[in-house]
Amino acid sequence: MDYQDILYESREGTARIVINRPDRMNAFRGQTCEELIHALQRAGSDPGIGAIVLAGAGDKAFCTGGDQSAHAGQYDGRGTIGLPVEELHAAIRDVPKPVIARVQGYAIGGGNVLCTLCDLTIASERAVFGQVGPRVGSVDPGYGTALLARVVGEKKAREMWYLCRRYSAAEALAMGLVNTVVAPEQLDAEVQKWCDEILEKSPTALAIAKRSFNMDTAHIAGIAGMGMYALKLYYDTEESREGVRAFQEKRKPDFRRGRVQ
Ligand SMILES: CC(C)(COP(=O)(O)OP(=O)(O)OC[C@H]1O[C@@H](n2cnc3c(N)ncnc32)[C@H](O)[C@@H]1OP(=O)(O)O)[C@@H](O)C(=O)NCCC(=O)NCCSC(=O)c1cc(O)c2ccccc2c1O
Repeated sequence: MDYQDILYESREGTARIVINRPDRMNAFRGQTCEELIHALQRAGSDPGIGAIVLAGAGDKAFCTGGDQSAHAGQYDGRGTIGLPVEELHAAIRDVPKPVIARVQGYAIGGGNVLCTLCDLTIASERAVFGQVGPRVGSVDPGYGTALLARVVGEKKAREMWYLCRRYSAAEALAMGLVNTVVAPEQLDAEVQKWCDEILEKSPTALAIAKRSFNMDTAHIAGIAGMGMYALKLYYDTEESREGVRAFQEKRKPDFRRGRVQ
């Protein structure tokens, strides 16, 4: 597959997968999801690869979720809601090798969900995390909510989704959303250090450990599968469309206009 939206590099046992849409703050469209799925599976089946790094190009963002400019009631792509996000999430979970999120700048919306799904997250002091769905007419009814609660606890996960605030790297570390925080100029060296330590370990033991962690939350795939159909119906409503329009028009959404309950 020729990649348009991502970069793929493998060196000394580590695969680096970079979302390469810095002009869109590394937001993903259908094509981006397809390429990420392909790259994750490629790294997963390469016996020379023992660790996978997921990153975003440039210094502004790791990833800001679904590309709102490719979303008018339905994202582009072949998934239930357009984007094949369920398959992308499954690819991160199923690849039998640790996936490390390397986060500089914004990890917002679906970008924060990708971090949540990655086995480990290493952040720059300048990283900013948060969920934005209920502000832009969306929600991740699966790993983005249910797994997040496992990672940061129920109260914090609900706060993140209900209030849509932004959180600093220090706050993310305190709530267990990231593993470590380093100065921006040390980010790559720190990620490399973690990869090197992983590469010294037994690949089979790591694969079994990853499966074992995953099994405990495997039911969330079922929640997501059902939830995507509800989300598809929601995307067709004026309430959801108002969120997308407001983001595109850079104004506050008015979700309550015309509501009867
Ligand atoms: C990221 C921000 C917090 C940055 O805010 P800031 O004020 O610094 O900058 P701007 O807002 O002016 O943005 C600069 C520039 O970037 C464009 N941009 C940013 N994010 C996106 C995006 N996602 N898509 C398209 N474009 C984006 C922005 O329009 C500006 O462009 P200009 O040309 O005007 O300069 C802030 O931008 C922000 O909060 N972004 C929110 C992005 C967003 O709404 N993301 C989608 C959320 S929904 C989602 O991601 C999602 C993910 C999933 O995994 C799902 C899974 C299952 C179901 C549903 C899912 C889902 O909905």
